[in-house]
Amino acid sequence: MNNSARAFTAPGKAFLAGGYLVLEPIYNAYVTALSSRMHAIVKNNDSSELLSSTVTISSPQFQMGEWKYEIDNNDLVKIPTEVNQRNNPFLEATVLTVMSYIQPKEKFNLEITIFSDPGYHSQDDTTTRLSDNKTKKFLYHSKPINDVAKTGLGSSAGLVAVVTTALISAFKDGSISDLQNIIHNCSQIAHCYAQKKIGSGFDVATAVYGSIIYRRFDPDLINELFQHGFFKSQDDEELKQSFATALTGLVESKWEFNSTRCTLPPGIRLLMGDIKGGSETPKLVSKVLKWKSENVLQSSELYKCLNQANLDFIDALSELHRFYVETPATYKESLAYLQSTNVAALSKAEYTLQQPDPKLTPFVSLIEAIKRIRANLRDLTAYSGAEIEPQSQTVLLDNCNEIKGCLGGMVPGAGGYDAICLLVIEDSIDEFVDSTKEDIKFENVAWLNLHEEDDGIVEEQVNDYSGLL
Ligand SMILES: Nc1ncnc2c1ncn2[C@@H]1O[C@H](COP(=O)(O)OP(=O)(O)OP(=O)(O)O)[C@@H](O)[C@H]1O
Ligand SMILES: C[C@@](O)(CCOP(=O)(O)O)CC(=O)O
Repeated sequence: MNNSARAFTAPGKAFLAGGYLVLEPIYNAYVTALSSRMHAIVKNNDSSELLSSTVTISSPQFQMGEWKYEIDNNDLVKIPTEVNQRNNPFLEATVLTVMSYIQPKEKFNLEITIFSDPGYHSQDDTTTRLSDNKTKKFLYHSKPINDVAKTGLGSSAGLVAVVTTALISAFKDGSISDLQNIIHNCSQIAHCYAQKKIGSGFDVATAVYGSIIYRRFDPDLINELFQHGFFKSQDDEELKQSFATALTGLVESKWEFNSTRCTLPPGIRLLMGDIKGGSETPKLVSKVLKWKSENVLQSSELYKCLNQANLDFIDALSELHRFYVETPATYKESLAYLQSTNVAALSKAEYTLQQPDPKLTPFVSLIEAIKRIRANLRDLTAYSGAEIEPQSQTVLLDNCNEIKGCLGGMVPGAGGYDAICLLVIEDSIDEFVDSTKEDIKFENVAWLNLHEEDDGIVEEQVNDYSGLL
């Protein structure tokens, strides 16, 4: 076992394009990794006094945030016992999956401390603590984790990914990049098990790999593992063995999926707004899937148009990268022009009438792609009855377009009343936020203090957490 303490972080996500379509393994989605990250510090303590192996996970920002799992080294595919009967399905599934995979033979005593950056949860009723060297700042809540409102950045995916990394690093040598695929596969399995369903996995993949163009893995990979009686086979040695073999095979195999790294073009910033109110993703998804199965022709036509708009969005972003690399000075001139206009508010006809400079064309392609994504999501809303871009969000996004420097925005992920994501010229961000502050049109939005940080899991300096552990 590895004895020195280590620290890791995994990012939250903003799902900009590809919601719903990404549930099928034929569509690409675009997901941005965020500066809000989930942290885990792992220590391997002396185990000589313990009767059985233990993983103690504490989350000191939340009341009752400690889970202590006892593990039977002779029966590792068994659900671990939480000694105080506290339930955290995501931690339990992670400990179970990693232990079943690693199968450690010797007794151990691991201690993991989790911290989450301020962006993940509501900041009401919190106190702030800084690490000794002031590099880490966390908010401490007065309630247990389940009673604190989330902002929708994928806290469970970040948690599973970073705790998987902490556990695997305690038993296996190698850098993050050596272990990344194993970490990804274990995290997807654990997250599906905890959620009791197999989603597209975009949030887990982003937590592991960072900002990505994502096409999902075949859900049958995990379905087949679950059919092995997933972890239920305590009394049957043969079943346990076949499960362990299937799990190892799956964790160590190369899954077919797309996780091509990407990043927003220079000078363009992501701005995310948390909206008062909220929506339940599973309800929205089931409405869309029901409508889709009952309206095969209409839905395939709409999916085709929405997919084309998503692909145009992805292409426009890579075209902007090319533009910057080939002619950085002209690119910066265009950014400066866009900073002083509200091109996103103009229709294509109005825009063409104004005959602007052709050097703006790649930016206009991006603006137009965002508009078409939104138009298709509004059609999906109308046809399926799932409130994906509801009227109040349409009004809000249109109002954002009226402000100089905004290139457009969308409802992220499953949409609904949870959040909005905007792409804004970087140098306009402060002015943009200021101009919304006293304006009643934006009274329901709280701008989140975050930006894109395109890295997935990274190793951090343990010293940066001293004073907090
Ligand atoms: N800091 C944390 N400490 C301990 N457990 C956590 C922490 N953050 C998240 N969790 C676990 O994850 C659960 C929340 O997961 P859930 O999937 O409901 O939200 P989410 O991943 O933030 O959702 P969304 O995809 O909408 O952002 C919590 O109930 C808790 O079990
Ligand atoms: C609707 C869906 O495509 C995206 C959900 O995104 P979010 O949880 O709203 O960020 C579901 C999924 O991909 O698992």
